[in-house]
Amino acid sequence: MASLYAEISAFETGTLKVSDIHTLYYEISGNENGKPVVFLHGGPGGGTSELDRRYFDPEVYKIILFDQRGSGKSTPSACLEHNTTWDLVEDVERIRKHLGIHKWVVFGGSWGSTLALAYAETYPEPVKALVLRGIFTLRKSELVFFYQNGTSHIFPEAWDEFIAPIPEAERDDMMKAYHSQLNSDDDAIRLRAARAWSKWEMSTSRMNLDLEAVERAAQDDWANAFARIENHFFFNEGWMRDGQLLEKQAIDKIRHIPTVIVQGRYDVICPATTAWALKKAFPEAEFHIVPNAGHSSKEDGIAKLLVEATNKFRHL
Ligand SMILES: CNCC(=O)c1nnc(C(C)(C)C)o1
Repeated sequence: MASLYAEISAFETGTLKVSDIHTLYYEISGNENGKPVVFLHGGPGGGTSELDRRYFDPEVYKIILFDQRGSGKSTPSACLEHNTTWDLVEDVERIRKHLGIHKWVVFGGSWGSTLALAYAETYPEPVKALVLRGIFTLRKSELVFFYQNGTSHIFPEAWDEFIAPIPEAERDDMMKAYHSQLNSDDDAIRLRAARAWSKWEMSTSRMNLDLEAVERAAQDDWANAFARIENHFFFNEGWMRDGQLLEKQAIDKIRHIPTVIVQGRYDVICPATTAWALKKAFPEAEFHIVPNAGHSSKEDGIAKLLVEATNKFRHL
């Protein structure tokens, strides 16, 4: 990832209580008086990392990262109550207002692109630009491809590990079967399912296996939050109509916003079909398919185009 900016530390961290249950962790790095940008992490449930600061020129941008409900350092960890797409959309606005930001660039990949679209379509006014990677809109077809019959044909050996915790009689509905185990009162059942769910995604996120990501999937606390929150959102279909984020009435609210879409050709978690559907609905958006990349923002070709996109918007 030669394209990324150097490692930097946050100059401010804080917490924001957003409901009776949830308190969010946030951090700010880069230029204190710079152009605000908010980073929306994936999963949902994935949380942020120090690497996420490095897609932005720290001389130019005031870089805001926050961990969404139940994710990362936000508390309570892995909590599913009051945790929906629309709660998170409101949280993005809560963070913006709490930090006294008028307008900002919004950057999100995978689930982060889902949340970025839902946020911008709900609150277009504060959004100066959108940088979207590995487009995911939580349509049924997208979930079936990754969790039932699609990626399984490309990564058959990892798929066998993914289905291993699920009794054969329940494998015709993997989302439902995992929902049962990820909400089990039996810690052993829940954590085995969380590790298997997380390893499935981390084993398929790059063209070449990302061993760091796979090891992360084995960390119980991270895997528990990532798996439980992802499955919770997907089992409930994001509390959206199928295809809602791509509807004309929704896209028309954001077509004036400068937008860059970056998509890996061989992304098997969020296949290019959704990025292409977004481009066809939103022709003004700049659109890049990276020929030798999968899903991860860490893929060289994807990281390079993401940094070019944030530099493109540095003058806004
Ligand atoms: C649809 N879920 C994929 C997603 O949002 C995602 N993929 N990788 C991540 C992390 C980098 C946060 C682990 O999130």
